Amino acid sequence: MEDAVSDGGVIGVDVGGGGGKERILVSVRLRPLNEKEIARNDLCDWECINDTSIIFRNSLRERSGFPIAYTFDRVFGGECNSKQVYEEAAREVALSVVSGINSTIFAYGQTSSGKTYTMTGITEYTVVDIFDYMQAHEERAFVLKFSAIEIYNEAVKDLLSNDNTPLRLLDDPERGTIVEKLTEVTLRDWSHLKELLLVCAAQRKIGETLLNEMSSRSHQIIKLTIESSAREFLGKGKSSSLVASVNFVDLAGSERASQALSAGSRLKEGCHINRSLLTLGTVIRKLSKGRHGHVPYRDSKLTRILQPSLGGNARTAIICTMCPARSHLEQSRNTLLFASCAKEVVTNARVNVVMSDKALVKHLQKELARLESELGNPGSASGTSHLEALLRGKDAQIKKMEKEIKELIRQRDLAQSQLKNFLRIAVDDRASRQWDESSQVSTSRVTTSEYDDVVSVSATSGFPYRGLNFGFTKFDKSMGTEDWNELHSLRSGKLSENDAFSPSHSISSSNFIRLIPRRSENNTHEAVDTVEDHCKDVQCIEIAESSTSGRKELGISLNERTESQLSTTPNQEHNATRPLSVDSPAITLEQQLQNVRKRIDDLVRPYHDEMSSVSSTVELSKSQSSALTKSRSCRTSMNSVSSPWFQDAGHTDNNTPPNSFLRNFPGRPDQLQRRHVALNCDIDSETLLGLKEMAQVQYDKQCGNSQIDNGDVEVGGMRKDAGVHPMLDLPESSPSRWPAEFEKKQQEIIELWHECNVSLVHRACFFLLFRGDPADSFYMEVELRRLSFLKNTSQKNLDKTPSQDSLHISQTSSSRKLQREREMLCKQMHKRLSTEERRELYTKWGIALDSKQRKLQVARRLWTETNDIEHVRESASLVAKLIGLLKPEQALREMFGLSFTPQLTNRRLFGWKHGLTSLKQ
Ligand SMILES: Nc1ncnc2c1ncn2[C@@H]1O[C@H](COP(=O)(O)OP(=O)(O)OP(=O)(O)O)[C@@H](O)[C@H]1O
Repeated sequence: MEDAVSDGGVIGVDVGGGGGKERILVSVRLRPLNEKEIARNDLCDWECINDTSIIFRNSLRERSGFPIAYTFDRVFGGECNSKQVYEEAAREVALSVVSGINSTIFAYGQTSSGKTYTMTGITEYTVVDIFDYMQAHEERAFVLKFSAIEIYNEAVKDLLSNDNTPLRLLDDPERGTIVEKLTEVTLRDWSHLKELLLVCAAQRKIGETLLNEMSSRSHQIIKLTIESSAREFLGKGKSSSLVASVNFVDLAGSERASQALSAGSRLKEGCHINRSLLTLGTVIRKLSKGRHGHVPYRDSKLTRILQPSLGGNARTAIICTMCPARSHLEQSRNTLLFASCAKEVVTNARVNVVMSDKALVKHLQKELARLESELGNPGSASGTSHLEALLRGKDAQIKKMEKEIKELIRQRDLAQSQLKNFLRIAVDDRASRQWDESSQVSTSRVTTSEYDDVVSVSATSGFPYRGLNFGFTKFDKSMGTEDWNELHSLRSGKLSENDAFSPSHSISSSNFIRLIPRRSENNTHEAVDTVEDHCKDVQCIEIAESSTSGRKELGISLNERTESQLSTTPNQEHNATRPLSVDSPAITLEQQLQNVRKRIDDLVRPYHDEMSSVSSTVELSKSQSSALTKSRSCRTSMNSVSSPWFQDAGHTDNNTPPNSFLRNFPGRPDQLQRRHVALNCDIDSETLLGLKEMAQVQYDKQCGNSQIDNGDVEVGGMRKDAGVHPMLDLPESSPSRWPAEFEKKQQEIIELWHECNVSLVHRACFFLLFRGDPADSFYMEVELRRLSFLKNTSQKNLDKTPSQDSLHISQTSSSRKLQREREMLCKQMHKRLSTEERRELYTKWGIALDSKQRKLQVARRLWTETNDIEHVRESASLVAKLIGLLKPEQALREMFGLSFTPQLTNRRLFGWKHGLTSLKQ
């Protein structure tokens, strides 16, 4: 039956009795091993056992936790050619277009799995069939139009135009998302098509990666639109025609930066590719669950353009391409996971009929009459009563929501008034102290007239802090008009040119900025205020007197929790910005940390004993350490590539894990703190920024808002490499999926350890401690993110200029450290293993008993085969034995985690808005 009129002159007509609802046709194509894979003896892990099933054949399968067999509409082994794939997996869907039904054929899969190879064949075979159909139906007149776009780094480009300007997407209320100013060419014949395909291939962004010499770096969508109408009615004003499009989508391949060894622009492309595929995965996953809630089509250009093909008015076939090699196991599983979800997605294709105005009017009149009769006839008014019930339900819902809104408003007002009262009390109290202290300073200033005025301001934002005006009123008494004007300009963030501003914007902690105006000698007053009267992120403004310059600084703490700590300390050192939150909950927290550290000390002491010789050369004195805590150079050094803390224990450089992890890390041994100056430093701005970005990404994801600003390319793009796969959305993981997730995460962590040159001792402790208990998920996630962050930071640093690079720890230095650790473990073998045990070890590890440096050979092999879980397990046990960690389960889990106790203080101090909260979840 005909459906409602949708597009002005175009109406959608339901296909058959089933209303055109059908599942996406999903097939899998396994390509043969390529030459490179054969050369490195890569094994083929997958086999198509019949036309619809593919199985995973591997000795590890019992432990994998993943399904072994997968079933799809069709599976194709390496021996199948593209023609066969076209005929069985795409033909029927693609040719719907000649009957007025939109269709889309996708190729999805990891890089180098054969998407372009497959789609090239399918596009050509489809067009051949379309031409055949046109020839066989001479009674109809056909118009065939061709257009092609690529989506490269989230910009849409016309592949038939030399103009590189990105095309805009427009939201047409009738036609949906359309690409503005897209070239559309009317196809003449087969050779014309070949010509156009060549133009597209030449224009498309291709780049070389380790996995594919001709890797497509963009998503390509070729669109053929076919309009047909009966010749006999042509020009008679009453014809109706069919119009539909078929899209051939060759997606860029998902890739792991580590596997594709991409860097620079390749890496940036990879990030964009992964990001849009992530959105595609999310859309498919949500649709597979039955269209509940928000489907984030608009989060990427790809999904926006393809919205009709993803659960809309189109028939869709997806061909998932796979590399059979063991080295691509992870990616292949992800592809199969995507394919499994896609199987569940239902589309609703309709025949698109374009009607002449006359026919359209007739159709509408008919439809109107039908509706009127339905409304007017009580007998057939089942629909009406249904509508009434629906209306009643909605009314009740509205009333309920109104009530809820009222209650929420009441609660908000109450909270606001409580906050106001609290602030007023705090400000009154503080202001009176400030007045006392400031008066003293002011008096001394007036009498001596030898100090420059110094004003400390915080350039952060927050809520208005009315109480500060109180302080001003006091100062007013001794201020002249000029002073007042100057103060006023300070308050509004403007500073007059006459203010010889010292360029020393000292940046302390995260957001604190102190601006120091030097005023003329004859000025006898002080002006103190904060810019914009904001207090949320203001941490401390101190009163200090520099012994060298004879300058006195005056400041006010606006931290509402810390007013009791306010004091005038005229002799305080100029640089020593003094955090005032001494009585914060951090004290009790610190005590808890001490206890935990003690336990960890006991556990790692044997290791420290061994390592002390290595590390003694680098031990820093406490004074150095504390000086660096405040110095800018220290903070700069903290921008260095991070390495895990256990590795830090034995090494010299200022390698620093993401600092917030360490700052919050409750179980860090004292020795480690002392040895590693960076651990004591305040969080550096770059790391903070990175963490904020990570937290923001996570927060956005949890809010269902995965739209990421283009500026966040690396972070957003790196999410995939940070272990969050499109199809594995962490917050939704269920206990039943945990074993599989655990294995996956464990494998990712093992790989990242390897890539980041993480300490073997750290790896061993972690591996032996977290063995798949559901409670481990938190630690696994933290470790995964931390490592991904390290890796990304290290990658970012590689892209930097040499001068910047010198501030960071190079890959070489971290691998040198690892080398030293191996040497240390080698020495331990002599002490900890008997001759017999050593002999057994050599035999087990395939080391000839008469070869030289056997112990070193073993040490060098430890943790090298990241894909072999047995090897990993043996490495972990051996390392644990060598460092005397006989009962790893006694190690504290907290050693590897974050302290996520809600800490309002932290949020305020570092200006985190909601990121931290989201990370806690
Ligand atoms: N089924 C197959 N049989 C033989 N060779 C194949 C097959 N599939 C792919 N290949 C070859 O593998 C290589 C990579 O294929 P292709 O470029 O199509 O991969 P891709 O998935 O499009 O990669 P990317 O995402 O990086 O663009 C090509 O040289 C191609 O000829």
